[in-house]
Amino acid sequence: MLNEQQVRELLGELQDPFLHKTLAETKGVTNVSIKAEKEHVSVRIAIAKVNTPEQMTLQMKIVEVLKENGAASVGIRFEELPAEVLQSFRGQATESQAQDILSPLSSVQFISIASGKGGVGKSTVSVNMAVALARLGKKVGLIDADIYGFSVPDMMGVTEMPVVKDDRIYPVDRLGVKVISMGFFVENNAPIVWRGPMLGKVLDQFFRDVEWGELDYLLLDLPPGTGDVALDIHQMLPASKEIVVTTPHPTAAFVAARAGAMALQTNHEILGVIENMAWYESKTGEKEFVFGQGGGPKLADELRTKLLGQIPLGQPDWTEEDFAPSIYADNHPTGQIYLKIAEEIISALNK
Ligand SMILES: Nc1ncnc2c1ncn2[C@@H]1O[C@H](COP(=O)(O)OP(=O)(O)OP(=O)(O)O)[C@@H](O)[C@H]1O
Repeated sequence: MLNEQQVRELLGELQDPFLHKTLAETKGVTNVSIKAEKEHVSVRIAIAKVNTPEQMTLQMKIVEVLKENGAASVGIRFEELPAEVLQSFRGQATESQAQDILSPLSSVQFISIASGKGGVGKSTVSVNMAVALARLGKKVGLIDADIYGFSVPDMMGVTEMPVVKDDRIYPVDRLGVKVISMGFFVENNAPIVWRGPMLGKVLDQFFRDVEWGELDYLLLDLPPGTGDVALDIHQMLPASKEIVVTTPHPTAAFVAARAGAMALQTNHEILGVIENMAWYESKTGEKEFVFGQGGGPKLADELRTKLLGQIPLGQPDWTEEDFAPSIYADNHPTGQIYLKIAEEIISALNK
């Protein structure tokens, strides 16, 4: 019967399917236990990405190798390699691995923006956050996945369409942000009855077929709500950090808490809460709390996260030459709030 050393040597020669390094090199065989009397070997294996077809293939190989060498039965548990180990392999990634945003070797950070219900300003926050991160020198992409209203192109004043060439989609560059919207691919703003799996497929295509180039952050403006579509999307998204947007009314925050709970259930870490439409500032500088007060801090508390910022009611000033109806200039007080939030995000994510 095999002993632990032999099991480690045999499995050490197999490759991590994503890193293309042997499990010996990645220290991916994290545990071996043997029940000699039953000729049973159980192993714990750490790889770059779990629950994938590649994991299934590796699983079959492990069983085959161990059975060929005398095990009667094999038990396998997979886990993800620790983030710092993955990080250490990132520097050795080939260009194509680094540019494949779904590869565990990609250093793109996904940030999804969610809300409990529609109309709270999730898209407005998404476009301004994307522009603020770009203003701070980051390479930013934005996917408008809000199927109930593809508002991102209009909000940013996008007038071009993405170019499709040789089956690759080239996103539109606007205010330093690479933008892709479902709206680009829908004729005449026609309403579509989207279902989660179908939307999932389109999103997957955006991840794989769009030439994003080098990115630091990819922001996703998610569909609002906590229904089936939102759940499906959460399940198919790569691990992301999530920002939950709410209005200040405590009832709105209660609904938004459900969106936060959904993020956590589907393994997306919550980065923080943004309270939008927090107050109206009169000409004399007085704040009127038109939509109530306290929702943002309450929600942050409930989700055990931070209140990243509060955005007042208002409209950006835009000119005909640079028409981006929902984007605040960087020297506008609200533009400054977005820059502060962006700085906080950069320091929280350490990149
Ligand atoms: N701070 C604000 N002050 C004034 N108007 C705002 C503010 N934030 C958003 N709005 C306006 O509220 C409306 C809804 O905003 P937005 O489309 O961003 O919400 P949403 O949550 O993305 O909605 P949905 O998901 O239903 O598309 C828009 O007309 C937008 O211009």
